Amino acid sequence: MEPIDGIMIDKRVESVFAEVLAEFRDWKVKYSKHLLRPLSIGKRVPSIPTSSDSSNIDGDSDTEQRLVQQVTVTSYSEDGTPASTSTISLQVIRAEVLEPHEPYESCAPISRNVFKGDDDDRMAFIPFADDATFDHVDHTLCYSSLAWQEDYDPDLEVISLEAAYRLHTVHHLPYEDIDSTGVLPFKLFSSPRKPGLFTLSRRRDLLIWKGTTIPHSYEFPSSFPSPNNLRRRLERINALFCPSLNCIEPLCTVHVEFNPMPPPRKPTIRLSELLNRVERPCEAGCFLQIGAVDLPPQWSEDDISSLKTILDIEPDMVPCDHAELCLKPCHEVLYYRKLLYPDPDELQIEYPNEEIKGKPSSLEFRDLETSFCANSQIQQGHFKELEVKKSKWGLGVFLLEPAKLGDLIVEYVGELIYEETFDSRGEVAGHRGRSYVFGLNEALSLDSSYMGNPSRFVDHVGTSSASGETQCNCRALVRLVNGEHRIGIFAVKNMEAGTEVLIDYGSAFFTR
Ligand SMILES: C[S@@+](CC[C@H](N)C(=O)[O-])C[C@H]1O[C@@H](n2cnc3c(N)ncnc32)[C@H](O)[C@@H]1O
Repeated sequence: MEPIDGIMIDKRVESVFAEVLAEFRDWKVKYSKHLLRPLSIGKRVPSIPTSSDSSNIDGDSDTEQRLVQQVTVTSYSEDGTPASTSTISLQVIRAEVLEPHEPYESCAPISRNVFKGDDDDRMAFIPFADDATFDHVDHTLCYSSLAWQEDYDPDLEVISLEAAYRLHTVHHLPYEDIDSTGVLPFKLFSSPRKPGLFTLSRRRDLLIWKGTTIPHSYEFPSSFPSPNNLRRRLERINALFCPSLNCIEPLCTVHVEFNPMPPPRKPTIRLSELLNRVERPCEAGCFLQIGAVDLPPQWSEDDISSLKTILDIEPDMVPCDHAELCLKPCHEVLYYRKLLYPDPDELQIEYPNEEIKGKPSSLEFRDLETSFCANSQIQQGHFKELEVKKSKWGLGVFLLEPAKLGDLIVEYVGELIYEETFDSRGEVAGHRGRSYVFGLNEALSLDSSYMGNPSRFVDHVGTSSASGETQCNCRALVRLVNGEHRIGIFAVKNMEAGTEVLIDYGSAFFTR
């Protein structure tokens, strides 16, 4: 690290951070006192009289009697003392007594399963906090800590930003150098998996405090990599795509593994052989015409790094093609290619095709479990028109169009969770009396408590005690779709529009 004014960069970052921290704390104490003072003197809210204070019945219509109440409004001055008082008339409307809605759980709407794995190990809040019949202690044991007792202090975000700004504008330190000291409590620049403070500051409003010197219109540098840095740009774009070969969705919610850059490939064709493949010059000044150059062409570090990135991805291209990607003459590309692979004909060349000799040339896919038709119905998302409305058991799902035996009614979507989270959420679901979890496979369950579609309201019907036959008109079936387990709710009989969709939850559901 380069010394600046005799002080190492990290010492400078530490001292500016400490300076801003002290200023912020000083401001916060005064600001908090300023806010609290009026509260300790008097209430700021208008005083609303009770109905017994009603002063006037206005209007003489038989059908509509309007109750008018006089309300006293007090205004307070900055120091909290009453400044003025006035009286206004408010009309009181007597609302009809409303029927309470059936208890139900709301959720975020999703059209595809979302991988959750496990809930945060920190308990975010105490469910049923005022309900003595819920076993809070037992539920708390599902977590390792309590979120509200952790040290995270959002004030440190504005303090870090201010310190970074001062270090950059007053002390002339590049933001990259400030970030690499690791002294500030937050990273300024984003990494592929975690947004940095600069990005966060653009996404939401941070606290405005008196000591800030950051102009309102100031923009911190973007976390987007420089257009000259090909590798970082590719890494960023690559991370958007799902690593599952069956999945074509960018920003896929199901396969949340990070998509790393492919490992660098080694050349499989000798350079002399590659050069022999070029039959005619690609342009005036092609290496075929002017031969090898001895003096290094004037390339920046970014130019060389871009060629290295391209060679890592596709080393078996002729220099004329690489030249098009690098926007450089091919004889210059050839110079740096030789520099990057010093003795190309002596390289230990890998021949991947020989390595897999004896293995089958293509993978064989066999879906032993399911019919093509059922899977493709889920894949194509052809669902029935549905309506969620009051049913015998809270809310239920009703068909708005007829359905035939075998039709896919809807896909059951939700969060994909592991067993531990199934248990902790199960306690809450059991207590509220509404559960939305389906077992999907040995590892995962599908919970639509917090995210789902109308399928989460499908109710249960068991077997008739008279006939011993199931009364359900649909079945929930796990299907393997493109290597992924998904749940479809399928009709097991023909149904008219208006029919409630009913499945059999299974004998274990109501005994859990
Ligand atoms: C997947 S939710 C179905 C939607 C639910 N009716 C609602 O209003 O949210 C499952 C919950 O519905 C209720 N439920 C569904 N069918 C039922 C039945 N046949 N008997 C009793 N409760 C039922 C239970 O509370 C169950 O935990």
